[in-house]
Amino acid sequence: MSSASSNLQLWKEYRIPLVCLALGVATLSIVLSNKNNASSDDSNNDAKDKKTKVDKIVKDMEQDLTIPDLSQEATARVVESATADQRPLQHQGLKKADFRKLPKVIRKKPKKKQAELDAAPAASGCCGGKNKPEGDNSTGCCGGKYKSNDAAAENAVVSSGCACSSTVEQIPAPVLAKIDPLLLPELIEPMKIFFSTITGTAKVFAQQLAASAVARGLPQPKLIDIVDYDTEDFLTESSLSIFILSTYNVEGPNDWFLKWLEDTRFDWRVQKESLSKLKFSVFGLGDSAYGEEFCNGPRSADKWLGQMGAQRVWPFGEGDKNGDQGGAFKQWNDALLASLLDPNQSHTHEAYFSSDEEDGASASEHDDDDEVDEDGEPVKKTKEEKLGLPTIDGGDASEGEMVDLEDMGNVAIKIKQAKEEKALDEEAYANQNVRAKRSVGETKDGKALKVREVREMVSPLLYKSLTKQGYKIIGSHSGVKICRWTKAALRGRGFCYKHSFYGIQSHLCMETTPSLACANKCVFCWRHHTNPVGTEWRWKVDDPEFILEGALDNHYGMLKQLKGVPGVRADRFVEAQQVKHCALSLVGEPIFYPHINEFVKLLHKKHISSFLVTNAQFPDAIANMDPVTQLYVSVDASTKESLKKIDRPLFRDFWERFLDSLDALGKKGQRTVYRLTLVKDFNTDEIANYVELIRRGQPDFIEIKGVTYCGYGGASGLTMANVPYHAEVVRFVELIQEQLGAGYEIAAEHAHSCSILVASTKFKKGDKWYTHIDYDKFFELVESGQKFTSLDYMAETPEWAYFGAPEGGFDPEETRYFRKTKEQRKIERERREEEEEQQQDDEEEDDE
Ligand SMILES: Cc1cc2nc3c(=O)[nH]c(=O)nc-3n(C[C@H](O)[C@H](O)[C@H](O)COP(=O)(O)O)c2cc1C
Ligand code: SF4
Repeated sequence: MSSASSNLQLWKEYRIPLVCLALGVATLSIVLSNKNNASSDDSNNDAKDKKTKVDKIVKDMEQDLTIPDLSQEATARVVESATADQRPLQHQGLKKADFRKLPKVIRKKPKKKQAELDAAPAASGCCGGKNKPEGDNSTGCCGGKYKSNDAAAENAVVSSGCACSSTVEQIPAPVLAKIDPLLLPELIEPMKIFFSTITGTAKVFAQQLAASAVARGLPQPKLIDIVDYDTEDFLTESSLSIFILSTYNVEGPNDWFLKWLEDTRFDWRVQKESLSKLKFSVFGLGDSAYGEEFCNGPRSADKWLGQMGAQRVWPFGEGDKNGDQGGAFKQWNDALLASLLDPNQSHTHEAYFSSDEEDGASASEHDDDDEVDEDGEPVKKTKEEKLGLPTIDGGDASEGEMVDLEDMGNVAIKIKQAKEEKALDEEAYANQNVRAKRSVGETKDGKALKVREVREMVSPLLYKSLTKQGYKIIGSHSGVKICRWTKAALRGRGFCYKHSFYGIQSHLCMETTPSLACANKCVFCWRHHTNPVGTEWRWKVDDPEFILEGALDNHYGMLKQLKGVPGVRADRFVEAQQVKHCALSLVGEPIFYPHINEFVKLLHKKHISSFLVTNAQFPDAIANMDPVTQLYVSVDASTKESLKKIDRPLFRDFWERFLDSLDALGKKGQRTVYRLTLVKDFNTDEIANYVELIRRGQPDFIEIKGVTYCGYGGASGLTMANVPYHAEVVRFVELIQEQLGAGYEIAAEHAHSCSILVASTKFKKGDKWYTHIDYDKFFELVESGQKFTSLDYMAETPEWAYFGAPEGGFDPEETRYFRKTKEQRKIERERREEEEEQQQDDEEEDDE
């Protein structure tokens, strides 16, 4: 770049402060010379002149319809609701601090020429037609041209609206009686609440903010999903805009908005202060389990908005999914509204009143400043202060902010420094995508991460939520729950699919997990996302013996409560007092628990079989796992994209981890199972990819079941429409089997729970299937310490469990119980009522 053009560029960028600087110097010299020559008469005259000047400015201001780009009606309401003493008549005589307390609408200087103002339709300051001189027969509003100098008369007219002509729109009476007239003019217009969400929380928060704004007398805010808003419109957006944004490290609804903000901030074609009209505040929703990535998107949005000149009306707030997110939001919501409605709240005024017109500063970011004042509060610097330039205060030159001519020599140097900083900033932006990955344990600048305090996994809030859902919490990270099939089995009403496939009787089975946390947020997770998540264990670790004892105690305790339930069979109840199987699949990721091998060993010692389900994100843990009775991996999708969509994993390299887990499973030489949960429209296509994954891990069995609907609601976006019919599951399984060819066949089914078992033909001898387990043999093998395989402890499958058998996998020894329909319940109720009436009639007859 030539030096002439770089000078021109410098001039373009800093012409405003420089011009202001020059004006300041000129004003200063006038003030000084006046001071020297003044006589007492002169000072009286000066005072009069000043009063007249002030009156004129105030009138001009009142007529200025451009302030602050409000609708005509809203401007009128602000002026109307301001009382005479709230109008800063002594504008120029006020101290800077006092001046800043005034509402912007009143203190701002007129921008338009008088002629333009005259032409503008009057919304305030109208003479009401009273002052029109003879000869002016115009019927339109005079636009305040003939307004009286008598403030009282003027106010009377102003408050009644324009009366010049019937053609002029009548201004409705103020409806915002509750609102202090000093409040932000923006609040008179509806605020906009932008939200971004996947699982619905941000939207609920946005609705809450809207409701509390209305409850405080503000106009109904507009709720806008960020994906529906044209980001370019932010460049002209002037309404108070509140952003409630959730954080996603996967493709999410914020992506476009954040990209636009970031790009715009560094786009040299866009003015640096391009969002100066926007007044905003951001609340971020995230989950602290994401460590450094906690709320990073919303935080960046807050920063970039500020850096582009938008004015922050309330500081950034954040709500942690892993803590009291709702409580944090409520606190922020209340404080925001209280601050907006209270003109004495310093923060609001700081952000709101530091208008670029009066003191050369905008409320844009000063994020590099860490200076603090005597009270320890961060000092916000203006652009000029940052550059070490003298500031120009349009309101008050007596605050000691004199222009030091020597500083002018530093201007060029400071500007150069600023340019260099900007260049570095831009370079960092350009390089961000090619930046080397940080190694674990380092911050962005390569510094060692602070050692985190070891916390308990189950926070009090989570404890409350889980216990409400029927879990018993053991220690600080484990849980146990009685499943519905255990209850059904106690009443002789059938067993779960594990009975048909592997010979487990549900009343002998305990469902537990030593880790309530996992590294996914699956759409079908029945914990409704109250679970803690993490990619590494960062919680306190409980002892395996303590967990097992706690799980058994709680399990037996819950069984005890079922003793009196009608239909519970005494024999089953007694049998249930000795747990024989443990399903390590309740919730979370059992393999995540650092002492999982010891835990399983303890189970086997008690002759309790182990069915461990992992979600295929910890391949090393799979490789290191000692033999369990049956090792499962959940295969929730067959492509990277659909796995991301359905499991919503925390790990960025989730797909590699997934494939590595399947490989690790293939090498185990144990009894292994793939578990496929079909969610219609999510993972039911791509059959060929499933086949490929099966070939990769060579599992002994593939369990395929339709997702169970358990009221996912807004949290996952799943509805009953995503639950496949049994026939659809069958069709899917047939297609898989067809493509797999020899080596696998459909072995068994449990139609009741829409589950089908595809088994390796290793488990078929002649016509007979051997998918069941010889449990005693299994414990024998474990105790022998010898290597063994899944074929060493297989047992024959009963024919009623075969695929296509008329029993559909329901043990014929059990009583099939069909839930009563509404209609059946109605008939029964009516019959009972009839019987009661009949009985009453009989008794009455007896009495007679
Ligand atoms: C797939 C997925 C990825 C997430 N990524 C992050 C993240 O990177 N940082 C973070 O703080 N929170 C993250 N979260 C947590 C969400 O931001 C948090 O649960 C939030 O409350 C969700 O809000 P919503 O219900 O409005 O979508 C993630 C959640 C999911 C399901
Ligand atoms: S892996 Fe299991 S516990 Fe974890 S989110 Fe998925 S379904 Fe829920």
